[in-house]
Amino acid sequence: MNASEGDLAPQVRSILSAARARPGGERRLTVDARSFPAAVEATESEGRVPLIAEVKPTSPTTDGVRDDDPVELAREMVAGGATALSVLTEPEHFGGSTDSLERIRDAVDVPVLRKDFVMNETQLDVVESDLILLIARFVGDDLSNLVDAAKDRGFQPLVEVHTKDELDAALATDADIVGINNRDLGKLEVDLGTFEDLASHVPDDVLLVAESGVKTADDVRRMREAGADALLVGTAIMDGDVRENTRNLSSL
Ligand SMILES: O=P(O)(O)OC[C@@H](O)[C@@H](O)c1c[nH]c2ccccc12
Repeated sequence: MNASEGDLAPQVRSILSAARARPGGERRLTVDARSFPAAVEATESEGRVPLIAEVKPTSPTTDGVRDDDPVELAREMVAGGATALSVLTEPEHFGGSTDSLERIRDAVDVPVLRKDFVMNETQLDVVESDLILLIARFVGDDLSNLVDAAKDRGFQPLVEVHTKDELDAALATDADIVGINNRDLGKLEVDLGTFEDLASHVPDDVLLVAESGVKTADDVRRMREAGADALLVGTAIMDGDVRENTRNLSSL
């Protein structure tokens, strides 16, 4: 454990130690990515809200497990108007798998984000995806190198931040897409004010994603007013009819 990990919730510490132990890929991947900025623009031009809908079978902050076929859930999200999909590949705490991601990416034509706790360069080479999450807090000093390594392979890195310092670190890299996570990964608490506080520091040429805690149409409006180009929504879509939920949150 490094010094800052003492502030993390026990579940998150367990996620990180599992992530560090997970092997990387055996050969360097090259990805022909579906453009996320183009997909966002297309949704905007239809007058809808760009949503990244998350296939999240379970999580440390969710009750129960959703064991429907992930490919079916993904298809329903796209039918409901999702601009992109986020697929958890973390196996031990989120019920995800790289196999689900591959099957989902084959089944849909929207960009797919690989949601995992990538800690080093070879872990980029585990499975192809269009976008890949890099969490500033966990990657630390390697952030800029990992952003470059991801872009060199053809991925579109989405750098996730939660504080002003992390945002500054993200903006100092070549990342074009930044996500502000409303959930504090230390305490696992959600506050939509996080996005509102940080969004104004993000230059216009960066594509800005509001992540976590968005449940209602009002929450969507709040994040859009604060400057969100797109929203990443998991729980509120996974809870109930995913097509209906995606449609409701994206058609404001
Ligand atoms: O279920 P929510 O509150 O809509 O959140 C989705 C997504 O933002 C959340 O799953 C998430 C954001 N960053 C993460 C990092 C790892 C795992 C999960 C996440």
